[in-house]
Amino acid sequence: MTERSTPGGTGRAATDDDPRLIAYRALAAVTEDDAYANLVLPRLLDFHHLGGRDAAFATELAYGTLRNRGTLDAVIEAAARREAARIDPPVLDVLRLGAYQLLKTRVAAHAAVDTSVSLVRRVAGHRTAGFVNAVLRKVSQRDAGSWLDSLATGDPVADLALEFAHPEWIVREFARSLGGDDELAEALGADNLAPSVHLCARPGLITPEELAARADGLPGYWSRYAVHLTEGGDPGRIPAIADGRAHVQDEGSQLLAESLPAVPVEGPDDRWLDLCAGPGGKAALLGALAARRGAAVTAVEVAEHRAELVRKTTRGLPVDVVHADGREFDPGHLFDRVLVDAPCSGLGALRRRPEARWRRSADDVPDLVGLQGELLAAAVRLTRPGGVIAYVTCSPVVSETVEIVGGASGVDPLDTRRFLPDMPDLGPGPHVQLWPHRHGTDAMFGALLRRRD
Ligand SMILES: C[S@@+](CC[C@H](N)C(=O)[O-])C[C@H]1O[C@@H](n2cnc3c(N)ncnc32)[C@H](O)[C@@H]1O
Repeated sequence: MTERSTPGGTGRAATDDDPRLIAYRALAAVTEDDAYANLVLPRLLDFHHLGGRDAAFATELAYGTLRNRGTLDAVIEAAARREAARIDPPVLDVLRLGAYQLLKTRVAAHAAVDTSVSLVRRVAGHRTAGFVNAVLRKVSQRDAGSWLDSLATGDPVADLALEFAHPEWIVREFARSLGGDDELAEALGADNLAPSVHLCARPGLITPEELAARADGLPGYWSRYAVHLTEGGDPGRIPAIADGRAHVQDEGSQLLAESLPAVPVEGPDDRWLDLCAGPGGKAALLGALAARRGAAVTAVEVAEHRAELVRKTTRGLPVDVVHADGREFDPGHLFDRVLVDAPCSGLGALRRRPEARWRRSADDVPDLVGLQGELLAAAVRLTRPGGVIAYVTCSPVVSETVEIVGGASGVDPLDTRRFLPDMPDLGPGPHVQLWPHRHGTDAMFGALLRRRD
């Protein structure tokens, strides 16, 4: 790590490859261009040839600042006596980065303030330096706990939202899904821990042991195909991923994809369908499992560019990709097994998408719920009597999960817990809800259903 970037280093002018400047650029792309941090930051790091501790520092600053935005803004507003919305976006992003260092890292206070002043001079001009200096000095006068105490309102939801940096509506949705407040702080806290990258060793193509040895990883906890990477880095550079023997996939997604072929069915079992396939992680695992059982997968995706991603991801596997709306898909025959991995709010994967919690709104949910119900109804129509449907979301929101399944007709619920064997704390059944704080997976929901005669 260079002196310039050392957390306790000097506040001299930021150069192009300064980790703080790179973190700032990632924040600005998210704030101004609606970019995704996990796409834009690796590109910036690559472009500036940043690696090792500098890259890790830039990543922690960018992702940590994005995750904690709500809490940082509340502190900045109190220190600046001004609403965040009335501060120029570039200045606000520098303040957020500075406040994050002061409240959430061990960077020395003088270094956090001085480097933020240099940074704002570079990105917003000299006039703003005094304001940033004054606000951050004020922020530095208290630690995080003392700021939380002073901003607490006494309302439990608002105070948890502030402490764990989640919008209040998400705190309420998690509480509803968990059935109370007992584990709420743990569930929210788990969203703020950077998760390891999970890989899926495609069955029949590579074993998890071999993949773990080659990718410098460890076997997963629950899925027989999972490997957890121990180091960060670009999974695309792992040869087994580049040549299609493995792919990146949260262990929870693997478990729910593999639960579908685990259910016994009577009669034919060679036509499988993935009704919402893009970008193709579950289609790839299903395709690898289908290949071993003489079955084939039809993968439907409504967005053309995502259908193309499914084609790439499943190359070499018995997967036929169809660009179509799953609600209208009619191939002229029925399927033995159908997966509906429905488009959803994504609140189950907040730990993997630093800015997502501030982008989503409660108003997004009703439209998603309508679409989810229609896709599940289409799945039921496309399944032969006695066949099996898996309804899956990467969300624990009750209206997107239990209520969608409860509204389906023509199906009987199976005890999904039986098909995720040896996993504890899956909920009261018959469906399963995974949680990062319980299982180390994304908060995936899964329901296995049998099509009635
Ligand atoms: C949660 S993602 C699926 C993830 C995928 N199964 C995987 O494991 O990689 C939902 C997908 O459904 C697609 N989708 C949305 N509406 C659809 C529709 N009406 N018919 C088919 N696909 C749809 C979205 O474009 C998105 O790619």
